[in-house]
Amino acid sequence: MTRHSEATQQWWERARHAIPGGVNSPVRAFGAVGGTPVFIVRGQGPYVYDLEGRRYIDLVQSWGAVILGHAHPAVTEAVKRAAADGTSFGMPTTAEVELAETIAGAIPSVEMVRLVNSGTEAVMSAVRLARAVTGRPYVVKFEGCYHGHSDGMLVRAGSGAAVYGAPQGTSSPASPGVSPGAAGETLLARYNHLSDVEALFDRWGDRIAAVVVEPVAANMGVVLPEPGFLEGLRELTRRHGSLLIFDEVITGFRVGWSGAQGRLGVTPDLTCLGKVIGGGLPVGAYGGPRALMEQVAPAGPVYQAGTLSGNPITVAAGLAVLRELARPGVYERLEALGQRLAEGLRQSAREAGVALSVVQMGGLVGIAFAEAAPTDFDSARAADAGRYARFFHAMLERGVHLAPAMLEAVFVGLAHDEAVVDAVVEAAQAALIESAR
Ligand SMILES: Cc1ncc(COP(=O)(O)O)c(C=O)c1O
Ligand SMILES: NCC(=O)CCC(=O)O
Repeated sequence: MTRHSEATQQWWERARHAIPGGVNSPVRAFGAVGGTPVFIVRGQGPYVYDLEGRRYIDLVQSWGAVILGHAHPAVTEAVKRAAADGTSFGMPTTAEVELAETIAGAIPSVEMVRLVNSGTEAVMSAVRLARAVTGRPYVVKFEGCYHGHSDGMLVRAGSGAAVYGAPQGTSSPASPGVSPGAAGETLLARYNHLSDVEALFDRWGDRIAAVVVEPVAANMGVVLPEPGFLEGLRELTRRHGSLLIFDEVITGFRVGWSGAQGRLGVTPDLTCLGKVIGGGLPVGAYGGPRALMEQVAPAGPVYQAGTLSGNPITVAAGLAVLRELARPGVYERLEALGQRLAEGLRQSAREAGVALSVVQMGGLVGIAFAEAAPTDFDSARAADAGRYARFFHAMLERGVHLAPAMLEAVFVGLAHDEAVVDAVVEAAQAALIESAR
């Protein structure tokens, strides 16, 4: 395990004294892999640098938020300019309109967009809208999907909730403090098991407001939707008068310019976004057809608000990112880099004689120490967590920073050029052999 300097140890002690668990989001702790996190002082392109001057190739990318890499000049410039003109007004700005128009132009199912401050808010608000327009209470959610930490979504949730949350029974929430009422209105199904959803609709069809799903699941490692799964959800929701909500907080502008929905050809009613569209500043968004979105206040009665929503610095950064992503060939390049990493990791695992499943879509890569690619939460959790922990540390020692838990995605971005991807693969060759011991 990486040994830290005195300075890092001291900061970690101070962190744990001042902040619960030392971190401002549980996934940053090393609880699942052991050891203590490094403190980051700066990032540049594909790299982050820690307090001790060590450089790491960053495959966390602020959990998928910084697709252009760190401190991209276009983003830095946009942020500086915006900040110089004032940090927040609580009054309309033209840039907000441009960002909304850009998002609507990219994602065909989205005609109108409301900006919020996090993915959590985006999903929470979309669910409220779905309940409002259908007049129904229940929401179907999939085990192992993570949709932020709003009460109703913290049931059988993936990501950090699966590591640091309370043990989650069939419908018991991932956290004390979630009201039984909120948890009880969330109906659970297994990812890729359409028959679970059919059974829920058979029983509760006229009470289900919405089905919310990550169209490519990326909070239980990465689990691809099997052919027919998303199409089946579309058909069932339509038949029963429920809304289909795609949570594209991770996949949006990452697996393609039109998100997973554009790439996979399934059109939801509402779409949630976050991460990439804020360029690394706090952001979320939800959008859909005009008829639905005009139910949101002040156009309609469904209340949702935010002091800092559409923040000018966030919006400037988001626009700068989307301008870069709109350039011709960008997603082809991201796909090629993702494929190069995935293929390199597969090859390294074969050579090391290690059972490693690797899946990839655009700049989203998933690894699991398992014979076959996981298809749902149970198979994702059955992967070898001990081996992941050893691999994680072996990679960290070689200067590659993965997410400190196996139920997370590997993020590759446009700053990870061929040489950087090859350096990751080279580190993995040695780390896979070492972690197999
Ligand atoms: C798919 C998905 N939805 C929602 C969220 C919540 O977003 P945020 O952390 O910005 O609240 C996340 C990640 O955190 C996510 O991965
Ligand atoms: N895949 C997990 C996340 O994106 C969550 C990040 C966080 O909660 O800090």
